[in-house]
Amino acid sequence: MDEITFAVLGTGGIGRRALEVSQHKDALTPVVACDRHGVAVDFDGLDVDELLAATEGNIDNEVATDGGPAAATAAGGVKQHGEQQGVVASSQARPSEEPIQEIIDRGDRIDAVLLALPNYEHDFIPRTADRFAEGGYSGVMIDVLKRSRVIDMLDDRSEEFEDAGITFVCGAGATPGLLTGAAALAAQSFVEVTDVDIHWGVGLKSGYEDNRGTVREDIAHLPEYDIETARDLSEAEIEAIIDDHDGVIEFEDMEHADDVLLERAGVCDAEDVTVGGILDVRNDEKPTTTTVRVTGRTFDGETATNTFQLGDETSMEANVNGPALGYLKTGVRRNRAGEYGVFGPADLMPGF
Ligand SMILES: NC(=O)c1ccc[n+]([C@@H]2O[C@H](COP(=O)([O-])OP(=O)(O)OC[C@H]3O[C@@H](n4cnc5c(N)ncnc54)[C@H](O)[C@@H]3O)[C@@H](O)[C@H]2O)c1
Repeated sequence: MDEITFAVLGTGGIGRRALEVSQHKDALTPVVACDRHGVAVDFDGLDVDELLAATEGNIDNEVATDGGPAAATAAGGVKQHGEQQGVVASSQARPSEEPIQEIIDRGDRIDAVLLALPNYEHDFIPRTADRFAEGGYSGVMIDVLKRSRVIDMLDDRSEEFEDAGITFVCGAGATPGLLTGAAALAAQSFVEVTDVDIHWGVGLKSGYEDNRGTVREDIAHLPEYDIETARDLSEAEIEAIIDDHDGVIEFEDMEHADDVLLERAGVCDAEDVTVGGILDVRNDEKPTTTTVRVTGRTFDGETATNTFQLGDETSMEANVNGPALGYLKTGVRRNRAGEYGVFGPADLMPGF
């Protein structure tokens, strides 16, 4: 495959690791990376080692996103361990008032854009995609968002993306993402899928500092919170919630886009998909093995459950970023073949 230049929007817990994992994939050259405060650009390829070293322990996980009407100003923010904040700590980066616009302006030299942005406003990623389309971008865009309702917002933009020549791959992290794809593959044994059960386990002790953004978004899935109330929590309040749960938070019946992504790929009805999980922020060992169970009926009348499990040693970062970059490459193949519009991880697997 020809070389692929790509940009990372958001050098937080996920975006930094995406840059790192990209070093282990063929034909991927990161050329731009930004956070809310700055941008690093080098079309010969960013020096990822330098950028990671400079931003170590120095991630911007500020709650606000683009300062739009719904942006919050709750406590949180850049963990500043050095003289500079976030990505501008790297010698390759400089401060910017409009980091995303700077990337849009260079879009003709970027094959793919990975959106590792927060989801505190459900329309933030769709609005960012609009800006790329309006700015004349015509490559691949890929996100790792979790919420089901955002997929509809992206689907509403299908025509806009097709006209622009954008191939948008949505929900392509771990779950949704890797596990959605696994469910679509496991479903191929069946002529009717009755039930998909996704149950994840994440142990995040050593990754906790870097993944506060994800933990905050996960808390929004607890029954007593939503995205607005979770957004307004101070760091101290988040610590108190974690203490209340002795570091282990269990989630049931989450609004995870695996459901709509499997339905739109024709695998099963969204209501037949259940997602839950256990997050342990005080141990690296997974509290439970991440498992996907797909139950269905075969053409010759048997009922069975196909099961897919992740190795307990695989970290959340490995399971989000490996698949995200894999789907990014698949998206580029589609884009170069002239296929535009919105694709989910299950659409890029064997179909029905
Ligand atoms: N699908 C999955 O399996 C999965 C797993 C984990 C995380 N996620 C998702 O990944 C996303 C990123 O999580 P994270 O832990 O890296 O968050 P984070 O808070 O650590 O990082 C977010 C980054 O986005 C940047 N950002 C915010 N607003 C911006 C703007 N207007 N312009 C430019 N940059 C901006 C921040 O500066 C920061 O660098 C979240 O939405 C999370 O839900 C998905």
